Amino acid sequence: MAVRAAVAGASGYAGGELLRLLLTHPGIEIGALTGNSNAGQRLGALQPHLLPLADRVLEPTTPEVLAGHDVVFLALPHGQSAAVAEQLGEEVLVIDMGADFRLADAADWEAFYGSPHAGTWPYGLPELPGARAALEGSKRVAVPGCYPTAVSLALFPAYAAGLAESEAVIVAASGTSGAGKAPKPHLLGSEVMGSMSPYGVGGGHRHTPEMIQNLSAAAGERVTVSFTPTLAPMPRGILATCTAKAKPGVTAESVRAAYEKAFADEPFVHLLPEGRWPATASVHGSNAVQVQVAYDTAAGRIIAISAIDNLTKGTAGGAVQSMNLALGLDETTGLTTIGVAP
Ligand SMILES: NC(=O)C1=CN([C@@H]2O[C@H](COP(=O)(O)OP(=O)(O)OC[C@H]3O[C@@H](n4cnc5c(N)ncnc54)[C@H](OP(=O)(O)O)[C@@H]3O)[C@@H](O)[C@H]2O)C=CC1
Ligand SMILES: CC(=O)N[C@@H](CCC(=O)OP(=O)(O)O)C(=O)O
Repeated sequence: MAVRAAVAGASGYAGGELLRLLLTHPGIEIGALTGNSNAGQRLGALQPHLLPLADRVLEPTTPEVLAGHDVVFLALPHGQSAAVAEQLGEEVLVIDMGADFRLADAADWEAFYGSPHAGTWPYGLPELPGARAALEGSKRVAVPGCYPTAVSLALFPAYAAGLAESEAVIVAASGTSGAGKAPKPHLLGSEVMGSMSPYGVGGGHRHTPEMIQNLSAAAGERVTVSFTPTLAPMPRGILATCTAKAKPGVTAESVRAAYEKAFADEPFVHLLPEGRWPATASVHGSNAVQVQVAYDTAAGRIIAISAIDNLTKGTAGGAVQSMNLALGLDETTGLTTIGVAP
């Protein structure tokens, strides 16, 4: 029998990408679709690429509308998920694509999000050590942020293998859909086209504590992170360039071996052949992650680079991957590693 799934935030970018994936997922029947300011609108007017759902009308995001489903996805702004989630039964699988339940440390949450901490759910990045066991059969999943997905997958093998010192420096470029669909002056086409610009510089980006959480868990000690995000003139994609000083005795061979071991059985993470480098265009619309690693002997640093589609592996694809694990389905069901090019 098909699993019935509701999507709250169906008018947004994350909700739209999720629906694109759920439409071809063989085990899912799409139930209620909700919005906020767009409640009452036809989905076809807001997400014209989702043709089979064009005549569906968005309902308001209320417990009554979301009741009666096996799975509820919350693709809502930060701070909106917790209140909705607490009105859903414990037997329902709730997958939060926002940030509300990602962080374990309440002080970190309050410092970066400025509101009371709602709690911590199993973290939906199955490739991290120990993550799959926590997701299998779970009724709650916190989908990671898009930058932490790219960065954690690029660097955790170096930390898990004890190869890197506990200070990471990360510069990552994101496409504009990462900022959501709500209009913002700095995202006007004329501001973004033909230009790249940094933002959240100096340790203030809210994804910093999430990266620290993931890398510290892999390292078994606290890892500090200097993270600089940049906005790139493209609709989708993240390219994360991550470096860390190598520990004494590390060689190019030991670095390569650690990454080969970490990703040998991963269905979505592709460690590229030596000499080839990740590109956002190669993962457009797919749940694949491209990773490459090098050892800069002159600088004594490990350089790990990853590319993801922020809307697919970075949110909606990651959500479906974790849903599959939570429901006991094959982890890859309804997901593709085949991109769209050029
Ligand atoms: N974009 C991305 O790359 C990623 C996004 N995410 C997360 O996914 C979530 C959604 O992001 P995204 O889709 O980009 O954002 P959008 O701004 O594109 O969409 C937001 C959605 O939430 C709805 N909404 C807004 N306010 C409320 C409210 N008060 N109550 C209920 N619903 C509300 C909107 O409805 P309406 O349009 O009807 O007003 C819309 O459907 C966020 O938490 C984001 O952090 C995570 C990883 C990556
Ligand atoms: C380009 C851009 O603005 N990106 C967003 C990241 C969005 C994201 O995926 O993160 P959350 O799920 O935590 O919102 C930002 O930097 O805030």
